[in-house]
Amino acid sequence: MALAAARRLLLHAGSRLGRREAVDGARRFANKRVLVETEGPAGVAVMKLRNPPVNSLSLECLTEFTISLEKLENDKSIRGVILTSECPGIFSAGLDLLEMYGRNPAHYAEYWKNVQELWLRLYTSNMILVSAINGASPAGGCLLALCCDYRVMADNPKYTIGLNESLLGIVAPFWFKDMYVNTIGHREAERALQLGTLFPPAEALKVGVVDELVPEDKVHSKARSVMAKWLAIPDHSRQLTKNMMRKATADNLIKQREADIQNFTSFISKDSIQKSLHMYLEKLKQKKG
Ligand SMILES: CC/C=C\C=C\CC(=O)SCCNC(=O)CCNC(=O)[C@H](O)C(C)(C)COP(=O)(O)OP(=O)(O)OC[C@H]1O[C@@H](n2cnc3c(N)ncnc32)[C@H](O)[C@@H]1OP(=O)(O)O
Repeated sequence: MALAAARRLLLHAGSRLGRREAVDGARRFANKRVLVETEGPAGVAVMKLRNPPVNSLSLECLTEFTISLEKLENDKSIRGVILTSECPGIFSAGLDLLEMYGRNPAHYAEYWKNVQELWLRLYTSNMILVSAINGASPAGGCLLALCCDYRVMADNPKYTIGLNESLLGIVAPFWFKDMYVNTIGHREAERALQLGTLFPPAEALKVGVVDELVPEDKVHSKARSVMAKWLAIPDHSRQLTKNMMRKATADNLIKQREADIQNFTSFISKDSIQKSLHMYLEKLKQKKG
């Protein structure tokens, strides 16, 4: 409840709580974890995640992300968004494990509602979304990219992308799975989901998780040129086509949002699942030492 009120406040107060500048026709607004830069004439915004160290999607980050998207949707001069990261070498580490570990059921429910909200907004956006994947993109990071209409990835074998939930001992929800199937087909999705495959760029391209690979320093320029191509299509026909392709998948979640929240909450609260997450977090720590 408190979060919803804060969200309304942020959305409407905009320039009071966020920062807004106008320089040479370029505008920007920034929350703490999401920076949005727009270039007036082109109608394109660049949205940069900046939640160091790994752009994990904490509740605050999800909320700011959703608000920023909502603002852009409401700005009729914006037709396309390039989604990228300001954290070196990381696109997004996905959902924040600390939001799903050691908390109470009310927190899990609130968190999941916000994950759903962001996904629905991104997946059903009328804007053209292009992701410039400039780093690692596991699980929820891959989810963000999959919501986009086109994915450009840096051709750096250190970066991997995929829905790796099963490696954490958790199960990707049906709507993650649906979007994966829509993108790479049933057989590839079935295998990749069970194995929790994190694809290096060349393999990601081969199975269709991403659309194009470019040298790391070309990711942004390529995303811009892809965007220019998509902008040449009339909005109304492109939007209706996108809606036709995605509506059934989005509706599948919309009609069972509450049940999905309850499923998530009871699943993630299980001792065995909390134990798996604990072990995974420990493994991440040990990797350092
Ligand atoms: C019922 C089903 C529901 C859930 C669905 C969930 C979908 C998800 O998105 S779950 C999250 C899955 N994400 C991952 O598996 C990624 C885990 N992270 C990594 O693999 C790596 O951190 C990396 C992204 C490849 C980056 O590696 P590196 O640059 O070497 O950084 P690290 O030293 O590993 O990490 C720095 C710091 O961040 C913490 N961290 C990493 N990922 C997350 C995360 N997703 N959530 C929260 N925190 C994360 C990591 O533990 C480190 O913390 P320290 O305190 O500094 O040790």
